[in-house]
Amino acid sequence: MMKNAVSCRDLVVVRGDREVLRGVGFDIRGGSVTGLLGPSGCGKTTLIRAIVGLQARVTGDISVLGLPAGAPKLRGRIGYVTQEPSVYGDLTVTENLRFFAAVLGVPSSDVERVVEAVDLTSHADARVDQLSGGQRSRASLAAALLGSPELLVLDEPTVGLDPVLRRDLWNLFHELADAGSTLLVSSHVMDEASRCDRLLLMRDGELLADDTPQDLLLSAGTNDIEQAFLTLIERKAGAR
Ligand SMILES: Nc1ncnc2c1ncn2[C@@H]1O[C@H](COP(=O)(O)OP(=O)(O)OP(=O)(O)O)[C@@H](O)[C@H]1O
Repeated sequence: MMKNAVSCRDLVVVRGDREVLRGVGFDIRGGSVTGLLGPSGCGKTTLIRAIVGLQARVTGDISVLGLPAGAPKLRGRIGYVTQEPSVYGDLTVTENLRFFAAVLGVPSSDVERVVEAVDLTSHADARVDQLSGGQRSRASLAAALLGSPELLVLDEPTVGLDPVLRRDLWNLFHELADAGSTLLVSSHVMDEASRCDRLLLMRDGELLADDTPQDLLLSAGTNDIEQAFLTLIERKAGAR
C-alpha cells in the first residue's frame, strides 16, 4: 500500500476579506489520479496553490510528500501547471524545454521524452506563439513533466482540448500514475470525473465529497456525476 502523497487537515484560506477555503481535509494516495471538481470560483485553484506552497494566508496542516507544503526540498519533486501557459512565446517548444531542463538540472535528453508524451513531436521546432491554445497548454504540461516529478498538480489541463486529445491526456495521466507519480487534476467538466481513481468534489470553499466515482454515483443513486453533485448539494442543504 502506497503512502499518502498529500494530506490536508483543517485547511482555511483567506483571500481579500473572505474565507475561500473553509476547513478542508483529505488525503491523496500515492500513485493515483485524483480529480478536483467543482464549479467556477469554488476554490480549486486556491487549494492547488496551497498544496504547491504558493498561497498566502493559509492555516491548518498540509503535508506534501512527507514534508510541509512549500518546503524548499519539495522543489523539483512537484510539477505544477497553472491555467495560464507558462512557456515563452518567442522560443520554440524544444528551446523552451531545454531552458526549463537547464533550470531544473534535468538532462536535456529528457526533452524528447516529454515532447513525445504530450504528442507535440510534429511541432517541436515551432515557436510557441504560433501554436494553438491547446498545443500551448500541452507545451506547459511537457515542461511540468521534465524530471518525472513525484507529484503533478494540473489546474484544468484539458480546457479547450478536443475529445481525442482529452482522452489521450487522461491516458497519459494514468500511465504516469502507474509508473508511480501522483496526480491531482482540477476540472469543472463533470464528465471527466469518471476518468479519475478518486474525486474531491468542492463547492463554495468546502469539500462536498471525497470518494471513488463509482461509490459517489452509488450513494447518490444515479449514473450521472452532475446529478450526483446536485444530490449532494441538496442533502447538505437539508442537513443544515
Ligand atoms: N487574488 C484574489 N483576491 C481575492 N479573492 C480571490 C483572489 N483570487 C481568487 N479569489 C476568490 O477566491 C475564490 C476561489 O477562487 P479560485 O480561483 O480558487 O476558484 P476556482 O474553483 O479555481 O475557479 P475556476 O474554476 O473559475 O478557476 C473565488 O471566490 C474568488 O473570487
